[in-house]
Amino acid sequence: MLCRSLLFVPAVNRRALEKSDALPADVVIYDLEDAVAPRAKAEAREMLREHLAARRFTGLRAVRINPLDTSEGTEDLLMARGAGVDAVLLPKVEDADQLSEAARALDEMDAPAKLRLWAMIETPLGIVKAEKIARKGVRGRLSALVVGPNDIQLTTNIRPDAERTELLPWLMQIVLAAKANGLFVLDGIYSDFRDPDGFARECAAGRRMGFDGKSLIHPAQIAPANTAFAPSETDVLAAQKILAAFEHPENAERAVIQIDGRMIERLHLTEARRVLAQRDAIAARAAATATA
Ligand SMILES: CC(C)(COP(=O)(O)OP(=O)(O)OC[C@H]1O[C@@H](n2cnc3c(N)ncnc32)[C@H](O)[C@@H]1OP(=O)(O)O)[C@@H](O)C(=O)NCCC(=O)NCCSC(=O)C[C@H](O)C(=O)O
Ligand SMILES: [Mg+2]
Repeated sequence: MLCRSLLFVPAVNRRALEKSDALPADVVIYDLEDAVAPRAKAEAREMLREHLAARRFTGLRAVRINPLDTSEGTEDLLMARGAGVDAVLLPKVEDADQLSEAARALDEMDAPAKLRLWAMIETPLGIVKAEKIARKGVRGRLSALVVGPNDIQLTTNIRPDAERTELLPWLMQIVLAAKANGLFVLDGIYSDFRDPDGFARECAAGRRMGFDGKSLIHPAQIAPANTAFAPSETDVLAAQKILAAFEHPENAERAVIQIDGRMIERLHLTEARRVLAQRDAIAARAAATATA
């Protein structure tokens, strides 16, 4: 799954909905939760239903629904299932039972198996239980964890510095919970959308921490996130070298070789194949955006 950039689009904002169709984000998350005022929930859902029916966006489509223990949440889930989106993002997940309940509801709606659940981890309890949520959720439809820094800040009163120093242990706990269970893990938003340097620094840090991509709030954040979470030219060249080296007959039986003075094991071959597959997926995404 290509998920370098996940753009939140308020479902109640017609202009943003229309604009999002041609944007080069890998994923659009249509938001029915925090970006929509309580009195506008039904209107937003109807606007989104209509918008999704046209199927113009060529990347992955996700809908962030309201919590399932509200009547809005159930209506949102029904709409998302009917619209044939790729994923439903559940907000403020604090317990694996919330995922079982959502998966059961989707099964009862005869939703296809490819409709995945993504879970936002954005409260103290969600962070503490992230591994359990991931482990149990993966038995159902769960395929990604998404960090929610604004709610983390609200619910913990943490005041992280620009490098997110104080948040790092919690972020790494979420990354580890996802990795231990084969899930994608997606970094949170950067609210200061007119600060490209700070955003680029946070993307680079997210990449180093093992995140697969970053949640975004503004179109200007898409290109830098796509670059930060893609393999660099150097990564691609190194991957090609590793592939070529292990294909050489003299290395056919070798578990360990050296390239340019560096020890390379067969596990690096797996990583090299992953890099080249990601490069190909990125090229396909760019072609789809260009012809949209
Ligand atoms: C933050 C914004 C309100 C800023 O909007 P605006 O003032 O309109 O910005 P610009 O004038 O710079 O916009 C330029 C054009 O781009 C379009 N635009 C802006 N944002 C988006 C978007 N997200 N998707 C699609 N298009 C967008 C504008 O319409 C302008 O278009 P044009 O008229 O053609 O020039 C706004 O960016 C925004 O609403 N962002 C999303 C906010 C959101 O969804 N928030 C909820 C999700 S994040 C969250 O919940 C956090 C998490 O849960 C946590 O706990 O951390
Ligand atoms: Mg939130």
